[in-house]
Amino acid sequence: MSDNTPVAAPAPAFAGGTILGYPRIGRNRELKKALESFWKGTTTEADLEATAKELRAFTRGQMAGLGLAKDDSSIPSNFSFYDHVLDASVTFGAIPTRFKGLRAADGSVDLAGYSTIARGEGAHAPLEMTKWFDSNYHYLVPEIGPETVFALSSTRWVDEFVEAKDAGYLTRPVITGPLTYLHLAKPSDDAPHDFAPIERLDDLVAVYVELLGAFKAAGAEWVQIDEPVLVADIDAPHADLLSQAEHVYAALAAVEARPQILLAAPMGGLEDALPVIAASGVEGVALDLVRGTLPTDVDLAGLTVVAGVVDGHNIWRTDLDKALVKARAVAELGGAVTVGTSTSLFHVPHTLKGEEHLGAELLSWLAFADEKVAEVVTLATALREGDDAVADSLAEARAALADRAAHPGTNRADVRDRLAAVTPEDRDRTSYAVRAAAQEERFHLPELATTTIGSFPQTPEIRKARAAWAKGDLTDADYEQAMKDEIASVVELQEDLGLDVLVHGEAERNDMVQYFAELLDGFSVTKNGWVQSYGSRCTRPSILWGDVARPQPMTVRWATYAQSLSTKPVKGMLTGPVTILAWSFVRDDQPLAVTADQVGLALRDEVTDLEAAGIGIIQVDEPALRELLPLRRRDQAAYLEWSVGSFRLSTAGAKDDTQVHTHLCYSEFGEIIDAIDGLDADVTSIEAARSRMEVLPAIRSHGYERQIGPGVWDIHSPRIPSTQEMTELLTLAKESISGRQLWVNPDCGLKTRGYRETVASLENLVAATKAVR
Ligand SMILES: Nc1nc2c(c(=O)[nH]1)N[C@@H](CNc1ccc(C(=O)N[C@@H](CCC(=O)N[C@@H](CCC(=O)N[C@@H](CCC(=O)O)C(=O)O)C(=O)O)C(=O)O)cc1)CN2
Ligand code: MET
Ligand SMILES: [Zn+2]
Repeated sequence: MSDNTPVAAPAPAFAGGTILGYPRIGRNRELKKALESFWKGTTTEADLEATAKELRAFTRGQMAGLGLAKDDSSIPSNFSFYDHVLDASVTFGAIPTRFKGLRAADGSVDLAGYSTIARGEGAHAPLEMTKWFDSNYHYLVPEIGPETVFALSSTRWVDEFVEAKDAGYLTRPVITGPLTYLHLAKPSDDAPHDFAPIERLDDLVAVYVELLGAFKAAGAEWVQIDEPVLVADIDAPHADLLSQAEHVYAALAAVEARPQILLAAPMGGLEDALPVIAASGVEGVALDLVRGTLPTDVDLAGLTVVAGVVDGHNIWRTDLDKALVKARAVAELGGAVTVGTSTSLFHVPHTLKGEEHLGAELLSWLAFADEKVAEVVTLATALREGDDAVADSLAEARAALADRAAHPGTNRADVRDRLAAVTPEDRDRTSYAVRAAAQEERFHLPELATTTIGSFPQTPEIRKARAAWAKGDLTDADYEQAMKDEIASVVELQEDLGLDVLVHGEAERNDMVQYFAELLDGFSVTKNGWVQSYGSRCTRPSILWGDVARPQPMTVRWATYAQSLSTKPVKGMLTGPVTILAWSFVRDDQPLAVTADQVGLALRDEVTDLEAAGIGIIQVDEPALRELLPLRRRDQAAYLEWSVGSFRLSTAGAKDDTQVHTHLCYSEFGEIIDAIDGLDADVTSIEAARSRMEVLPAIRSHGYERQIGPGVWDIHSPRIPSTQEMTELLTLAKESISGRQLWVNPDCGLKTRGYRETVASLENLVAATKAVR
């Protein structure tokens, strides 16, 4: 039987299997804690370095312990203190001129300077932060102009390789590729308006050439260059991207003294870029065969091909049989095939160990990073030695998959029947003009109404109380009281500040998705399943494994308590269906559209209950609407159709005089402006401060008629924006949007901020509003 016999091709590199990257934050969030104490000043730079070093040592030991080979470059070396794209900027010396003072004579920056570039401080506005492709990870956007001087400016990547080598591990350094780096960059402030960062490709490639030489000199045999941009349709013409790829990889392949190159293309299929890469002279290619379809009609002879059949971006146990079929099909294309993950594993938590509370059944359906490494090793063994060599593992995986498919919670008649009865009218409200009049009559809000996005600071006291409650050290009643006290103080603060529309502050929410997941049927949550979202900030994505239903109201008692304390309107606060999906690990056994509508119906009931309890303004956050936009243009229309539809299903039950708000973070929504329009929310708040309102002219030219609140305070930075700064932003906003349509608010919720910055910044925000009114 040909499909059960070992592949008789030349042996691939990483024959025992490999992964494209491992989580960086630490099993117990060691890196998060070390960074935050360094920023607070309670530990030193040396302490931070020492923790990072220990973490790297533990990580490579862990990967070897799980079966990856120590001596053949199978173990990736992919540590980062904050973000891998920032690391590339720092390594290439591509630091905007405003940070010049932070650099030493040799161009390097220390960890304090690195942190300032990432987070901002004083007069230094940080780099902009945005989503890494369609994931909940954020990278720091490089700012590149004609003036950027590319020069190898950090030895960290090489030093980390040497550190591992000295410890007995021949690792494979992982770096972001030049195409991805430049296409993700934005033009610097100093650049002429028609400049595009990709124009600097040859200058940047010169530094990659030098870097390859440095890796070679240090003894590296392989380096992994990540080019996810090759699986996405980007603004630049596709033909240009292909010719850039051809050009760059020919240039890198031509370098004489260099490690072998594994070009990795996570997050989707390479499609017509694959022949270009295959012919470029690189030695290896890593394919995402979870998202991407199997390539055909391409000659991969002479290449090591890492068949990415273990999903690096989701947590379901791999269907090993299907994975082997895919890997063997790729082998037909002539390359030397080994097995890997589809993406880096930094999208998933470290380990299922410690998650026994999930129950043996659910646990048996799952694989986190460590379990995925083991799956990769099993699959690679099957490829080398035949299926019999891993028969037990294959049988175990089959049994778990069958159990999952048969579980009653994945197919509930009540949920399915209700969804089947949904009609198109269930997704429609009356016209905006009618609603706007009813709402004006009800609320009489001033022009440039001020509000916040929902959360107030999650203080250590709040988190301690919740941790104590979870442990059983605080009773339900005491916890309830502690949260009510917090809500009362947040309401009072907003009254004092003079804000027009108040919020309850979300103190009771550990996270805006996890909170709902804990209250809805069909979800489970982890105790320690942390995943890095940006820098030191982590989330525990919930596991959406079954059909979704709402056993009881989720937010009503907190919202009505807050409303009872003020005569001003208090916004009810919900998280929308798309965002609940995007920030959870979602079942992969039915279309996302179906799952989204199930969540939409649960939220629709919550909206009805909030209204009945007297809440007149309800915000349904959809910050992840842009995030899930498919990377290939051909898939985008269908996505926007179902995502917008599920939001409308959740909100369209609202009465005319109920004001529906939504909130979206991140600024590149020029491209989804039709969808934002389609949400049909009465008021939409968006992130706009870091990008200085750059999205507003597009909104204006679109003829957007509803109300909009472009953020005037970048809450991702600890900086306090001045009244003058916010006045300028508001004045800029008024050039595009009429005062009647304009709201004043921060970019996003305040949960990551402290009270000192919050109070000072909101005072300035109110002062700026008065100045502009
Ligand atoms: N899921 C999600 N994705 C998102 C966002 C978001 O809000 N949620 N916002 C955007 C930006 N990303 C963000 C991601 C995380 C955080 C964030 O604040 N994370 C917190 C954790 C939030 C949380 O889960 N808190 C829990 C647990 C907190 C905790 O660490 N507790 C201690 C114990 C408490 C103590 O004694 O201090 C522990 O477990 O060790 C709670 O409050 O209950 C952090 O990293 O610090 C913010 C923004 C985009 N993506
Ligand atoms: C990431 S969007 C956050 C919205 C949420 N209502 C908050 O204020 O935190
Ligand atoms: Zn937000």
